[in-house]
Amino acid sequence: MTINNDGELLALDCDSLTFSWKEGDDPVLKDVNLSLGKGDRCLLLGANGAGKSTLLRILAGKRLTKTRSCKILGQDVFMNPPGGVVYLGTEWSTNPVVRSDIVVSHFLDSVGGYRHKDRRDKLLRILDVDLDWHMHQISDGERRRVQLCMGLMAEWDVLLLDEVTVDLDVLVRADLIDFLISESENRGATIVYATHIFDGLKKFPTQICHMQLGSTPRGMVTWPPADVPESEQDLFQLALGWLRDDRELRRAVEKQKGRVRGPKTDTRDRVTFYEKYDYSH
Ligand SMILES: Nc1ncnc2c1ncn2[C@@H]1O[C@H](COP(=O)(O)OP(=O)(O)OP(=O)(O)O)[C@@H](O)[C@H]1O
Repeated sequence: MTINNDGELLALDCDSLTFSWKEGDDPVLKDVNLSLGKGDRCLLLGANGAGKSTLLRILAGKRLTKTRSCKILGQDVFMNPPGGVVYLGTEWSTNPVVRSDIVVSHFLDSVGGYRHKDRRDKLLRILDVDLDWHMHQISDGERRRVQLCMGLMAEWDVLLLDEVTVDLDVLVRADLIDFLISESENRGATIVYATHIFDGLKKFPTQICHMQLGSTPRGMVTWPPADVPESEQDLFQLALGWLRDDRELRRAVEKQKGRVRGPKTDTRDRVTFYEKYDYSH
């Protein structure tokens, strides 16, 4: 059983998770630790390729890992997945079904909207969704709002969000963030949210988890920080600082493996690879 110091069941407990895409490959996740109580809201912060989506998909039970080290509400996320877990990722909007000629009201009913009428109606207002829209005739941001309405209308215990607010306009995004905060404060729901956009998020996190090259060196960082005055609490600057360090570290690691990003250069005479081997004819 995964419990916290007060003897309460953890909402999410990921203990030394290690994962490689292929047997024998370097792990993309290494000793990842993430532990959240009920009502926590975690911002998952890291550079492109740091492993955020991979971690969220594992937590959602979508990918099998060798070690059984991820539990949600005390249950193994893959072998014995708990109910009440919602994962919303960007891949949904590329599914041909959600781009077909289907009316939003029928679509939401087909995924059980009629069973959650009050919450569905509240979300329709927050996300500013028109039930008469046709899914093949709406914008990417409008389709995203339908996805969020669909995913959030049943009461969930743990929500895993992978950058699904990037195409929302700022007003809808702000209203959605307020809704998520109220869900965690009023119902004790737990949220993990991976994003690169920190505008309007200052009041969202209660914890920050920094993913650095597939690991979590800082563990869970409490937010807001008790030792920093409110006027200086700046998520964007915090992320910039961490990501600059991450880039240096990544460059050093890749250099050791003989890999360098950017244009290929011949280090002896500094002539670029493409200049030296002219492939234009
Ligand atoms: N299907 C795959 N096969 C092999 N490697 C993959 C696959 N998908 C992702 N990777 C690698 O796994 C690592 C982590 O990718 P992941 O998508 O989890 O990063 P991320 O932190 O979500 O990045 P971003 O911020 O760009 O969304 C990257 O190095 C990526 O190249």
